[in-house]
Amino acid sequence: METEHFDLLVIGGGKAGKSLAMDLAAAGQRVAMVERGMIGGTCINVACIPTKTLVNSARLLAATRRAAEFGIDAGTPAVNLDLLRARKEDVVGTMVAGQRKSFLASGMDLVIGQARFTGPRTVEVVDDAGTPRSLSGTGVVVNTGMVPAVPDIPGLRAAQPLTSTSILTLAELPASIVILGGGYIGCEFASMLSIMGVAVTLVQRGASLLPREDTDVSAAVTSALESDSVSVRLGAAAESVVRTNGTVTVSLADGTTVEAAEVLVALGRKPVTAGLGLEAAGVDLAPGGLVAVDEFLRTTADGVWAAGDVAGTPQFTHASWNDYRILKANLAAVPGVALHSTRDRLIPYCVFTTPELGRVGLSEAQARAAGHDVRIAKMPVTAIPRARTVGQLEGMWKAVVERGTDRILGVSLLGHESSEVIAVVQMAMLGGLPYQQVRDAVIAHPTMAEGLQLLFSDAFLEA
Ligand SMILES: Cc1cc2nc3c(=O)[nH]c(=O)nc-3n(C[C@H](O)[C@H](O)[C@H](O)COP(=O)(O)OP(=O)(O)OC[C@H]3O[C@@H](n4cnc5c(N)ncnc54)[C@H](O)[C@@H]3O)c2cc1C
Ligand SMILES: NC(=O)c1ccc[n+]([C@@H]2O[C@H](COP(=O)([O-])OP(=O)(O)OC[C@H]3O[C@@H](n4cnc5c(N)ncnc54)[C@H](O)[C@@H]3O)[C@@H](O)[C@H]2O)c1
Repeated sequence: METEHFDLLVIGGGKAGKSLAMDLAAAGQRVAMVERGMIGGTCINVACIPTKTLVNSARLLAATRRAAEFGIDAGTPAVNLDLLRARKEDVVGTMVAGQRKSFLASGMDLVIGQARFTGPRTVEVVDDAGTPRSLSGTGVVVNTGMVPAVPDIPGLRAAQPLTSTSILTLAELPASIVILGGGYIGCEFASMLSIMGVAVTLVQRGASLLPREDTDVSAAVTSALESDSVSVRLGAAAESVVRTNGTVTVSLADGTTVEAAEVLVALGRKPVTAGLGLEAAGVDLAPGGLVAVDEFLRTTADGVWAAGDVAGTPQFTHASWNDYRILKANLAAVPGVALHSTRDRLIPYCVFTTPELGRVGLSEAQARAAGHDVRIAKMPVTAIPRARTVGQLEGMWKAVVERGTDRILGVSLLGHESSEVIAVVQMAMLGGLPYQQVRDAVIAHPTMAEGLQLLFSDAFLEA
């Protein structure tokens, strides 16, 4: 079989890889992208887009339940799972179709199949027409992502747990579910399923949900979930799982058990590197099966780069997209010009529970651990006029300011529309604005962002 050579060969069409492939192909380079089936990658098919579409429906349901409170007679709302799934599939399907069109319009060679390295910068793939192909690239980018991990907890695999992927195609909502893992996926599914009427038990090994957050922020997330009837079990590692006669029983480290109709495993994700033949390409792995990269996204093999989840980039679509920008600059770099680095990126994130958590920068614990002298601002969402008009009073906002420089080091916003407001703070941080400039800016009333003036005021910022 003759090897076809390309300027750029992308393995896995994730956020970084597909963006780079489209750009360089449209610019006239010879580009091939091998994707094993999910046109558009994880985010569009089985992650951010379908889950946030479902979160939106859950919120609509919650709002409709409260309609009378807002002077609206809306009857008795209920979930219609067929319509819910159809809408989600329509949103996903439209985006996938748009992506396929853009891929082809860019002029790239889109190869549908599973790639495996056979040598330096060379892969083999059997495409969807059954034709074996050998492809090589002057530059190669590995962007194969991650898939749900199902750890070796006794009985877990045999109990056929749902994952964040398989739960998206359920034929009916279970009456009850136990969710293993109180991270992003666990909290988001607990929130939306509980609102949809499923009895949810959320089991978390550590002492708090979302363990990267400050304990007061995690506690506020916990109480928001509990107010939506989620039973939160903290300090309760799942030790074994048994499914009998339609009931799943999970035994916890504290000696208790939880029973439910289904179990969802949300215990992290594992990189897609096994079976990729990386050893044949001279690409070393890092701990946990990630592709080892330096700050410029170079792997250990000359001309081979990696990006996104599989390269250990924080697991967010926007972080992978930033990898694409770095790769684009670095692939075009000429000798003597500094490469773009992943160091010191300010990567915000949002957890789409209801209410949602918007996060940027350092938490209080991270700031103190890094040796910053800090002032803390904390405020209940009830202080914000907009929260009153929309009747969304749950949550709290917290900011970390550096004493002396007045720099905003980080913000955690739990509350209505926090995923939007967080970008406002991010811009202030990127612009190096001291907190007083945010406090004293004229911000439109009544908006949630206006709450920033209050948060940074003497009423809420400690002296
Ligand atoms: C349930 C869930 C919800 C999430 N919600 C959010 C959110 O709201 N916001 C957010 O920012 N992030 C969210 N994330 C994280 C986000 O989805 C990921 O960080 C992001 O999709 C990673 O993109 P990537 O570029 O690493 O590659 P991916 O998009 O994972 O793409 C990798 C691609 O490689 C392909 N592939 C793998 N192996 C091969 C091979 N051998 N040959 C060919 N192709 C191959 C795969 O089919 C896949 O399409 C969520 C994740 C999950 C699971
Ligand atoms: N909104 C978003 O941006 C979003 C949404 C979903 C997922 N994601 C990405 O997906 C990644 C994976 O999410 P995830 O929630 O699967 O993983 P995670 O690592 O965030 O959470 C897993 C949790 O499971 C707990 N755990 C581990 N073993 C346990 C056991 N035996 N019993 C009980 N609890 C146990 C851990 O303490 C941890 O808190 C995240 O890192 C995130 O970056 C992002």
